Amino acid sequence: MATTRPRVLQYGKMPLTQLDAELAQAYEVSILSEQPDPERFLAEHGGQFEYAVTSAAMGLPAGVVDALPNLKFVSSFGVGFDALDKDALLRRGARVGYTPGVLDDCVADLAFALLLDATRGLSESDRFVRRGDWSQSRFGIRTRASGKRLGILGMGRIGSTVARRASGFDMEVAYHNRRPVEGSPHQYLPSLLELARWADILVITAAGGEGTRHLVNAEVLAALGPQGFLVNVARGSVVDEAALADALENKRIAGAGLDVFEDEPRPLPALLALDNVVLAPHIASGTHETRRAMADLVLHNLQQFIATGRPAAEVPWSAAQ
Ligand SMILES: NC(=O)C1=CN([C@@H]2O[C@H](COP(=O)(O)OP(=O)(O)OC[C@H]3O[C@@H](n4cnc5c(N)ncnc54)[C@H](OP(=O)(O)O)[C@@H]3O)[C@@H](O)[C@H]2O)C=CC1
Ligand SMILES: O=C(O)C(=O)CO
Repeated sequence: MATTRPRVLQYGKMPLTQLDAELAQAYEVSILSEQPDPERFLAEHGGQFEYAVTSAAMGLPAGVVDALPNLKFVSSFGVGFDALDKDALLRRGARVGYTPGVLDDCVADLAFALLLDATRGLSESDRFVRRGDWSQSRFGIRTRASGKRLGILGMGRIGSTVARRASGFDMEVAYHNRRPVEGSPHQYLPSLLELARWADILVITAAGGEGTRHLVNAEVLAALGPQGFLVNVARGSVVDEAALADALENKRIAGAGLDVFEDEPRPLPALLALDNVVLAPHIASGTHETRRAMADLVLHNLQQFIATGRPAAEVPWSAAQ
C-alpha cells in the first residue's frame, strides 16, 4: 500500500544544503522560492499545507501565514524568531519550533574572534601585510583584550557562553537584561547606560525584535567611550547602525566587530570605508558541526510535532498558547 508523506512548505533553500535533500526525502516538499509565481502557488495550493519549514534569516511573513489556512506547525532553523510574524502565527494558532542551545558555543567563539580582531587589529594587520606596507612602516600598537571589563547585553544562552569564554581571558564580567539571572555569578547592572559606562568591551547577545530595537544608540556608544569596543553577534536591529558608523568615524568609540546588520546583506556603506570595524557576513553559527546540529533539531522538531503535537524545542510565545 502506498504511504502518503506529509506535505511541507519550505519557504526557501535552507542554510545547510543537505537539509534540503533530507527534507525532500522524508516529506512531500514544495519550495516556495522556487515556484515560478509564489503568490499564485500559495493561492492555488496554500490550503494543502499543515507544516512549513523556514530559517531565522528568512523568517515567515504574515502574507505567507495568511495564505496557509491549515498551517499547524513551523519548524525554523535558528534561535532568533524576530523575522517570523508572531501575530499572524498566533492568529492562525500555529506552533513554532526553533533550535536553541546547539549553536551557543560557535556563536560565542565568533564573538570572541570579533572581540580579539577588533581590539588587536587582526584584519587590519592582514590588509597591511598584503598591501606590502610592512617593508615601509610598522603596524601601530593596539589594545590588550585579556583582563578587561566585558559587558554583556543579554545574559541568555549565548551571553552566558560568552561569559564562560571570558573567564579564560581573566576578564571581569557584568551584564544587563530586563531581569537579573538567578544564580549568575556576574554583576547585574539595571541599565544599559551603566553597563556601557562600566565596560571596556560591550558584547551584544540579546534577542532581536521590536523590544530591543536601537537599544544601543548614540548615548550608549558615548557612554562606552573613546577607549571602548562594541561586538554584535545578535541582531543588527539592536544597534542604531548610523549612530555606530558616526561614532566609529569620529573615534567616539575605539572599534567594533559586527556579524549582524540592520539591512542584511547590505551593511551601511559608511561602515565599509572604516578600518576600525571588522565585518562578518552573519556567520556566527556557520560551522559544519553547528549547522548539522541545527538541521537535526529542525528535522526532530517536525517529526515530534507530527507524532505528538509538540516540538522538542518551542519558541516561548508559541508554547504559551
Ligand atoms: N549571529 C548569529 O549567527 C546568531 C545570532 N543569534 C541571536 O542571538 C540571540 C540570543 O540567542 P540566545 O542566547 O539563544 O537567546 P536567549 O533567549 O537565551 O537570550 C536572550 C537574552 O536577551 C535578553 N533580552 C531580551 N530583551 C531584552 C531587553 N529589552 N533588554 C535587555 N535584554 C534583553 C534576555 O533577558 P531578559 O528576558 O531578562 O531581558 C536574555 O538574556 C538570538 O535571539 C538571535 O537573534 C543567535 C544565533 C546565531
Ligand atoms: O540562529 C539564529 O538566530 C541566526 O541568526 C543564525 O544562526
